[in-house]
Amino acid sequence: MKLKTLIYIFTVTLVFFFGIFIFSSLATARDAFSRNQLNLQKVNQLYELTQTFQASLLSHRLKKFSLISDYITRDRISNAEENLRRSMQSLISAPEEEDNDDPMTEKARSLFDKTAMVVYQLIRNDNLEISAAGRDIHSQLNINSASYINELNNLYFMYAYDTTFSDTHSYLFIESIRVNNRMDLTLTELVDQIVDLKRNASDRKHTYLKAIELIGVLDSLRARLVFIISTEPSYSSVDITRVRRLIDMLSKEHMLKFAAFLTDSLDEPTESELDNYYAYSLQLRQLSSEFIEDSFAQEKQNLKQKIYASQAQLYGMISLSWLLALFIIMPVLIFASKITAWLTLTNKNIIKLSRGDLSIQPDATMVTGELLAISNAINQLRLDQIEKRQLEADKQTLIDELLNSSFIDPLTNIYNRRKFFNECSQIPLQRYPLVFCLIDIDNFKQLNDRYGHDVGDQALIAFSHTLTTVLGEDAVYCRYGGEEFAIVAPSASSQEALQRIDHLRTQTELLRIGTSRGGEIGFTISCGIANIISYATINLAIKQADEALYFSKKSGKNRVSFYQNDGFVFLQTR
Ligand SMILES: Nc1nc2c(ncn2[C@@H]2O[C@H](COP(=O)(O)OP(=O)(O)OP(=O)(O)O)[C@@H](O)[C@H]2O)c(=O)[nH]1
Repeated sequence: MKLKTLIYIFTVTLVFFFGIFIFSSLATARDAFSRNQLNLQKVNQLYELTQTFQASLLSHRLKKFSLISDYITRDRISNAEENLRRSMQSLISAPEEEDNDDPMTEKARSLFDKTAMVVYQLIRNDNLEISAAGRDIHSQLNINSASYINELNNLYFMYAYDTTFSDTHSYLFIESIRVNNRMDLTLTELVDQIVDLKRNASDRKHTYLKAIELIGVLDSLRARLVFIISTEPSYSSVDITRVRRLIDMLSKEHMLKFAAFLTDSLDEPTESELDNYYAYSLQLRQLSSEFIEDSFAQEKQNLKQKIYASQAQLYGMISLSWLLALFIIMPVLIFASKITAWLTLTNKNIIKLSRGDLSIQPDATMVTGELLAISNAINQLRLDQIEKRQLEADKQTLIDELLNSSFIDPLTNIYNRRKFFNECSQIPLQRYPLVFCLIDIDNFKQLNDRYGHDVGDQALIAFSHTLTTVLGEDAVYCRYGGEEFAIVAPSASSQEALQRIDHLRTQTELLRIGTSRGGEIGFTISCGIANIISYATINLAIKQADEALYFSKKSGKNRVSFYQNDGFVFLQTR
């Protein structure tokens, strides 16, 4: 197995397990987050219920105590009742904001509704008792109030002690609730007993003993508070000062003073003694409430910290999920963009190749073997096309060379006879009449024999060069065969034609050819000219020019003759 494959397998496995880790951590963080939020909601609800419970008993105590003391004014009762209604209102409306399908919320709602109903009944009963009409049936009402308080306590107890509601609360918070619950109930009962002591002279001893028992309950609460603060290290020093004050208020001295007050109450206690007692009970209740406030604040803070922590973990895991997703998606995107770039480039290259444009860009982006093979095949096609073009160019050059050699005389490099006739046939009729001239080098066999064929060849080359130099663009000429040459050229008159060709003859006379022996030789030419009126009559012109040439040879060579119907013409100057 290749190293690359092993790295791929390792990376995919790593990403897979990392994904599982993130997924499970995300689920845990989400659970912790929602659980802590639910806990905060439960704590808030329990706090609301506690407020209602406290406010109900306070209102009851005030009304009850107002029966024996003027210390409790009508305004204080109204304020307490108003406070109770407010806390009850928030208690009833609180669960409505939550999800109705939650069974816990449903249970809490029904419990809160029942609590509200009992509280309303208690208020009504207490109000009747303090009214003028109620005083006549106070004993019966008293029983009803006690039963409502009992029911209210049961409901509160159910909520505070039911694990569905309270298992998430911290030890400190739930204990503060329980101590406060005990404290409120005991103080309420004590108020009831004191009022009874004052108002029901027939059963005072029995009432007194009940009250003494209740003082014992207060004494046990002190021991309980001492235990709570000594076993709860998270309780801050500021809070401890407040709890210590509560513990002081529940000290043995206070309890003894309280017991002495009750003994005094057997013999008609004074109004101020009653008021002192009531002020003491209010102080106890105030400190107990503060204890709850502190533990509630601490509980809330702890839960909020937990919510922040789980939220941070949740966001952290979400960020990691995004990172993982990017880690997976990015290579796919890069690969896809490479494929797109490859497809675009390949498409362009194929279109270019199909149009015969070989300037295609070689592809350097490819990543997979299959696509690389396609790129290579396209590149090979390009190379084949380049080679094919080169071969075609070579072939054309060869054709051109062959074509050239078919109408150029290889020795003298001027037109051959075939090309000469071909060119003549292209001359337009309006350029006629022209002259046709045949030239033959004199004694050429002798020159060959004496100096060799090479020298003869040099003579032919030199003469061809002179032909090209002397004749203008308007003349067509060629090597007619062997040592013979032919010219077709314009001429105003036979005289002018004679002069022009004679000039060629004189220039030839001046030519010098080097021999193998080290010397130089010259040679001459004989020429015959005839008129030509059109290409159709060229054979006649050839025949007549040949006759004129023959005449020149016969007349002594190195001369120019013009064919005339009435005889051959020589150059006048000669
Ligand atoms: N060196 C060389 N000689 C050639 C070539 N073509 C023809 N000849 C020679 O040219 C000579 C022509 O000789 P003749 O036709 O007898 O005429 P002449 O010797 O020129 O005599 P006159 O025409 O009467 O002046 C022959 O000996 C040919 O071999 C060639 O390409 N090179």
